[in-house]
Amino acid sequence: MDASEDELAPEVRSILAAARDRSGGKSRVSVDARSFPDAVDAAEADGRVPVVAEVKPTSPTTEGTRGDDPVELARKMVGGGATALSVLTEPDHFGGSTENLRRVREAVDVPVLRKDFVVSEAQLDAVEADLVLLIARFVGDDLPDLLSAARERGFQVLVEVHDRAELDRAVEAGADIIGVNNRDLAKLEVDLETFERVAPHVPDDATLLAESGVSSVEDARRMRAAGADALLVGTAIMDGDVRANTERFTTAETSE
Ligand SMILES: O=C(O)c1ccccc1NCC(=O)[C@H](O)[C@H](O)COP(=O)(O)O
Repeated sequence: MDASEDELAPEVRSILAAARDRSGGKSRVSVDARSFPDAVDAAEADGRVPVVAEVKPTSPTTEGTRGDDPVELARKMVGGGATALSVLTEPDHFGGSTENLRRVREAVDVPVLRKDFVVSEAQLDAVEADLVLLIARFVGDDLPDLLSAARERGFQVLVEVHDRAELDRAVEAGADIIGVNNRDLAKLEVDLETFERVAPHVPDDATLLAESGVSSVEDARRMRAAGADALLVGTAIMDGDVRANTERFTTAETSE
């Protein structure tokens, strides 16, 4: 572990250690991806707030596990107007699986993000998805190579950052779909000001997501006012009536 990893919350160090131990896929995948930027544009044209709704059975900051069939949850999210879905595939801390993602992607026609902590090229081959996540802090100097390796397989890549320095690395590596995560990796606290600080520096032609901590219609409007093209929402959608919760966010700019 390098010195900067000492600053990570114990849960995050545990996630990272498990990620480094995880094997990859057996053979190289080749994906025919559904376009995420096109889906965002279509939602905007339709008057919906573009929302990436997350199938998130549990997490280090959530109590208990939601054991519903992920395909049922996914259908409810799409029914509520979700532009895309995010499916956790991390098994040890988030209750996810590659099988959940495979089944969800087969059942819906919106783009599906693989939400995991990929740290090696072989791990890209674990399952097909329309987008994969690369977390700038976790992949470090490997970001340009992993970005290329993912694109060679047909994936679109969401590069996640937490601050300006990580954003600069993402842009330099050629990222065109960028997420600013409001949850800091040291204390796991969420602060929507994180997005507000970083968003003005994101190039205009990138598709920009606000991730984590969007828990109300007011939060959604705030992130959109700060420049978010799309919102990634997990906990606030998973907690209760999934379809109604999704609809609350997708209609955030047209409801009272
Ligand atoms: O969600 C967690 O508890 C968590 C803890 C440690 C590292 C990452 C974590 N979450 C990953 C995510 O990015 C979120 O699942 C996603 O942005 C949705 O966040 P939210 O809407 O706040 O559930």
